[in-house]
Amino acid sequence: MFNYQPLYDQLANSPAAKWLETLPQDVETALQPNRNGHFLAWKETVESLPPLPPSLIDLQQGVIKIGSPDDTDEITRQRLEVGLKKLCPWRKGPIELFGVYINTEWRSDWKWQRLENHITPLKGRTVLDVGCGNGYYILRMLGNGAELVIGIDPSVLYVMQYQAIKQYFPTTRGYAIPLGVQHLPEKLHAFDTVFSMGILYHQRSPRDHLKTLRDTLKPGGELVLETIVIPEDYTDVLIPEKRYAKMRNVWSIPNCSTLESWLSQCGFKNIRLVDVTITSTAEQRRTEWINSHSLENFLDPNDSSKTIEGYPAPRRGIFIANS
Ligand SMILES: Nc1ncnc2c1ncn2[C@@H]1O[C@H](C[S@+](CC[C@H]([NH3+])C(=O)[O-])CC(=O)[O-])[C@@H](O)[C@H]1O
Repeated sequence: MFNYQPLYDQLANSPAAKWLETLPQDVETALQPNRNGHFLAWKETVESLPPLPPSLIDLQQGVIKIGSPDDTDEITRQRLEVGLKKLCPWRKGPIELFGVYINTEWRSDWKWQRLENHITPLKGRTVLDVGCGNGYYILRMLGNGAELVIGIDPSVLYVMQYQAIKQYFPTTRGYAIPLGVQHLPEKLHAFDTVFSMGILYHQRSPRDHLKTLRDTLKPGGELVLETIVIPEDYTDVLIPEKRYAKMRNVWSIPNCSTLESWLSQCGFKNIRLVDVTITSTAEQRRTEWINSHSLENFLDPNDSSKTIEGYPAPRRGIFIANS
């Protein structure tokens, strides 16, 4: 199911060749079935999805569409839907496969809309997406013309979801790899654009994360950083006592000025804050494609401007900067 050989071949002749010293072994370790009790069930699910040739592939609109409803019959479509539902939760989308609309927890297209006019167009660029999830943005990046997109995410389920989509869309230009940011070799200096979206607040040392991103970019390359921020007048950096919006492992949430200083201290130049948007319960919500609570349950039921712990409710900033 996972065939990373074409990627390894491409990397061998690229500035990222050094990554090959560790990458294949790290991937093999991450994909050992006994590392996750669900691994074999997920793998079997992906492999038993009905084989269908898509008559259309649209990676440029908000809803990613692969295959049309006319490419299959009703029974096969139901089989596809049942199989895809076994891979819940589907968090990032929306994605439509042969008429099966995966109504994901997030309207990820809204975030893309907020950033796409601010980034350097991806045509011909080599891109890294740190924390790629199920690869919704990998596909949007390919739709934007990227030459090669490598997504990394330690969640094997999310990487499997990408494989489920990719088996209807064989491409040698987009990969999701089951590894975390900590698996990147030092000072790779190999990517034209690096995205880090929804990751920074999970990092124990946010500045080390920013330095890693800088050192992964080619000199002059572009960082697209999206993360939760707090209002300027709240404090410089919120260190949640226990949880933030019920999330564990949220170490720190800066305000925008603090984050801008961190970027500058870490060697980024030309730093621009291009958007700040409060996350609404229309953008992140429970659907039949996730099996858990969503934003509505993480906010104070009497005051949606606060999290259930009493902190400012999530708002997200997007910074663009150059290495
Ligand atoms: N060490 C790590 N290294 C890389 N990824 C990690 C790590 N730990 C967790 N993740 C992954 O980071 C992702 C965070 S979600 C953002 C997804 C997308 N970027 C988005 O912008 O919607 C948060 C959000 O919903 O904003 C998850 O897929 C984790 O598995």
